[in-house]
Parts: sequence; structure tokens; C-alpha cells
Amino acid sequence: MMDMWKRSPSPEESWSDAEGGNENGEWPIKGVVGEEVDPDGTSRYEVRWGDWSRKDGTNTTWQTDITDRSDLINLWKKFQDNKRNVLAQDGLDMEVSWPDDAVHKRFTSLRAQAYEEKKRKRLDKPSAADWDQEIERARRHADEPDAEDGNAASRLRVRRNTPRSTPSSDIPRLSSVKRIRGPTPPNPLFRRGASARKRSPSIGDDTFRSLMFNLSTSTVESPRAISKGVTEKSKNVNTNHSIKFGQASTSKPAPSAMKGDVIFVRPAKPLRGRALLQSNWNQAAQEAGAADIRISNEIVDGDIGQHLHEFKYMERSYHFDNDGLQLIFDVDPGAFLACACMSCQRASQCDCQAESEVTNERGHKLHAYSGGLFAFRIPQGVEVIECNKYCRCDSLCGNRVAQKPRDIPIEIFKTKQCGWGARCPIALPKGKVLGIYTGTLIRREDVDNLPPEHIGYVFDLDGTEVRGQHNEGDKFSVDSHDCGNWTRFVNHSCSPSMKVYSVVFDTIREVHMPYVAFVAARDIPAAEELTIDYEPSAAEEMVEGTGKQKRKVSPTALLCKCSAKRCRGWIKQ
Ligand SMILES: C[S@@+](CC[C@H](N)C(=O)[O-])C[C@H]1O[C@@H](n2cnc3c(N)ncnc32)[C@H](O)[C@@H]1O
Repeated sequence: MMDMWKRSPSPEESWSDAEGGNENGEWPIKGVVGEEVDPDGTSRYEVRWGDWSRKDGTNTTWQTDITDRSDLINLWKKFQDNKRNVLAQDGLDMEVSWPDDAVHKRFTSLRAQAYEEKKRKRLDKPSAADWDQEIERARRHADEPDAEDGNAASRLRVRRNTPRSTPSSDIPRLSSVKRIRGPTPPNPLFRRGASARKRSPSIGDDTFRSLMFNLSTSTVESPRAISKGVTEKSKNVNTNHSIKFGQASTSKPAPSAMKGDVIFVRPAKPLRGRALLQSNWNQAAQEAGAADIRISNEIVDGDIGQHLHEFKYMERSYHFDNDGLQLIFDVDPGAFLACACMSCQRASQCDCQAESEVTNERGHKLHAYSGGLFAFRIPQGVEVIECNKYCRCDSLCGNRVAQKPRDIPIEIFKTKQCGWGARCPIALPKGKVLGIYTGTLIRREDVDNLPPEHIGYVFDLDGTEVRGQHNEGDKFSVDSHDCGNWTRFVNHSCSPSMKVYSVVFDTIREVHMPYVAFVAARDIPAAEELTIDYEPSAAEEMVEGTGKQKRKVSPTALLCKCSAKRCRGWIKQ
């Protein structure tokens, strides 16, 4: 099936020709498709349109290459449609011939794969159901007699942010509230449905119902009030609103809270500790359009140092202490290269890619992404240039990925050995871009003046960690000790689950202030810790056999506790 191509399309034989036919409105009579697999495993599809039959009697042959599988499928469809059109219009004896059956089979399997991918992407989206699964696991954990996690109920409190869809689904919660009256109320909120009623025989269903009817719709009950058999009006809440457990009392009404619903509300208490931190961070994440950020309840209030209470969560941008740097970052609009294409399917035709060094081995420009995922086509250190605010394309453009708000939930949790870490409660596919490193942007020379506790949170932006590469001009770093996002909790592993790459979209390459994007280096199972290699060049040296023994370990290096099989033993500080 493999058919190698001798030449690339000439400018007049571009992709747009393929979409519109040739200048006479004709279509090629033959199409041949082949697949090349790059050394990194990326597939590249090429379509050769052969033997154009022009009305003037001349023939020509040209090829085009496609790196996106869905484009290939669209092209295939278009090709067939157009063939039909041309046949119908011109009555020409045209045919599309594919080299052999294997190609047809390949298309069938590509379509199936594309469909599977689409399905998987839908499933990967953070959804209430995902959190529900997590909560269910927590519930089972809490029901274990020797469960360590005495706080599991508070997970449910967090979950209460998501409104119940039907009033009937609230009923078990009522019965669960009764469980508080029992002698041992370990996790009353987890007792649900029939099993909950079985465990609290002292109040039967009838009592439960009469209790319901005793409550006027304008009365909001606290579980404690119910457990005492007392109906008390809550003074400090708006009775039309359901109050989310563990959340401030200003929350919006739950859509399911209809007239006649009985809503149980904790007396509004000011948030403290972990709950307050989580609420603040979540608010900042939401304002940036990002998915939930959550602090695991393994982390107790006492674990949270004062500096984190003062930490400013910033999902998507750099902070500038120094106006001068902000001015450098905010370059004049005229300095941006912007493209005029609509869907930016071909990097070679995207004007904003003029300076991009992302190319294939034949020097053809490529986008760094394929189907919304990072395609690992570029060596570490090469910057990805995404479409920018002056480009004509919209947010659906396939070359806008790292700039999109984070769409996967993140949990900050306590690791066994390395302090706090980050993980995602849902499985992630290889190439998924998870976020960008944010914090205060500073000049490299100012890093030495930072307090020592900041050093572990400083990320250099110039790619000097890539051997043999030194950027000209200014160098900058990002310090996320005082402000930043979840990526500042990412620990080091000598066998990491993520990689980083530099990406530019808010400014231009020349100012050397790219963002650092974190991307899944392989399929990552749900809840596995997200890690990066703090010094990838050291890993390269290990591969070449010049690792642990020969490399000079810096006196400030830390003992590595990543417990990877091929741990280098230390981490750069
Ligand atoms: C960017 S922070 C990561 C978040 C940090 N664990 C926390 O609790 O804030 C980097 C610091 O985490 C610790 N760390 C990260 N990875 C480690 C590892 N593999 N072994 C030992 N300590 C690690 C080190 O103290 C390092 O300076």
C-alpha cells in the first residue's frame, strides 16, 4: 500500500485547489493514498492526485500531504463526492482508483479509530459523573470499618456543589440525615437509600414523610435540627437558596430546588483552612474558564502553611511585579504575525507560522498538534507558535490548544514522600495539554536574589536545560512561590508522566517570554500523580550512559524520592 512521493505540491497545486478543483472546475481522475510513519510513531498521510485531465487536454500530477487523520477522511469523502459531481456534470469517464484493497480497509479502520477517539474525548471531559465516581469510591472507603480517612464525609460536601437532578434523588439524603440520631454516626451523609433506612429503624418512613410535610417550603432545616426532632427556621440564609455544603452561603439556587423541595442546609459558617483555600482557588480557576481545582481532604488545615493562605491562584497568565517586563511582554500589535486562514489546516499556509521551526524532515512546516493533542513532532527546546489574538481564525482552530482554558479537573493531594503533588481524577490520553506554568515573571539575574524557599518553584524560560542550546538576548524565569496555579505543585520524577514544551501566543517569540505547557507524555490513568522531569538533559545523559556516575551533582541538589526504577538519585534545585 505504501507509495512514496517524489515531490511536494507546487504553490499552484495547493490544498485549496483540492478543495475547489482546478481552474476549469475539474477533478483528478486518480487518487492514491499512502501512509508514512515517522520515527516517533506519528502517522503522516499523503494523497497523490494523479493524471488530472484538463479540458485543454493536458494532464498533470500532483500530491499533497496531510498530517491530520480527520482531514484525510474528509478529503476522501470530498474526493468521492466530487467524482460523482464531475461525472454527473461532464459525463467524463473518470474513476478514482486506489492502489489496492488495503487502502480501503485502512480508511474503514481510520474512520473507526476517529470515531473511537471522538468518543474518548467526550468521555475525557470532566463531568459531574467523574466526580461522582470518585465520591462513590470515597464512600466505600469511609464505610470500611478500619478506614483511615475520618473526613470522607467532607468529600460529599464538596460534591454537593452539583445539583441533584430530581427531587426524588434528594430523598435518601433525608433518610441519611436521620442517621445522625444513631449511636455511631461516622459518615451520615454517605448513608443512602434503603440501606440507610435499614440502619436507622428508630425513625420509619412514615415519620420521615410527616417530617417532610411538617416543613414548610420556606423553612430550611439543618441536619442537627432534624436529628433533634425540632423544626427551626434558619435565620441567616435566604430560604429560596440551597446552600452548598462546605461553601459560602452566597451560592446560587440549585436548579433542582423547586417549590415543595425540602432543602437541608448547614448553618452558614465562614469557610476556614482547606475549604477556604479551595473555594478561593476554584473561584480564580472558574473566572479563567478552567475546570475545578480541588484540594484533597487528606490535607488537613494544619498542613496548610500561612504562605499558602497568602498564595494567589492564577490559572492562566503571568504576574509582573515590574512594569518594565510587562511592557516587554505586551508587544505592539503590529509586531505579531497573524494568519488570515479560517481553519488553519496547513501550517505552511498559516502566516503566523512564518517563524515556526516545527517542520517535518523535508522542511515542510507542521502544526505541533494533531486532533487537539500535542503530536510530539518537535525536539525539546523548539517553541510552538500558536495562532494569536490577531489571527483571523476562531477558538475552534486546531492551532489553539495550550491557550485554551484547562478542561480537566485537578486535585492537589499529599504525596507519600514529596510534599504536595497534583493528579487528575480522570484518565488522560497521550498528548493532552494540561496547563501552563504561571507565576511572577522575573529576569534571570534576579533569581539569585530570591529568598531560598522560592528556588524550588522557579522555572527557567529560555530552554537552557536543553543541551547545546542557548538563547540570545534576555533570559527570564517564572517564580510560582507566591502566585501561580496547580502546576507549581508538580513534583519531579525520573520517569515522568508529563513533558513540557514552550509555547507562544500572547506575545512574540523574540521577547523570550513563552509559556511552558505541560502535556501528557503517555496515556495517564486516572488519579496517577502528574510529574515532570526537572532536568530532562540529565535523563538524556543517562540514556547515553553518562548519567549518575559521571555527572557532577550540584551542591544544592536534593535527594530524589521519586522511586522510579531508573531514578537518578538527585534533583536539580
Ligand atoms: C515545584 S515544588 C513541587 C511541590 C511541592 N511538593 C510542594 O509541596 O509544594 C518542588 C519541590 O518539591 C519537592 N520535590 C519535588 N519532587 C521531588 C522528588 N522527586 N524528590 C524529593 N523532593 C521533591 C522539592 O522540595 C522541590 O523543591
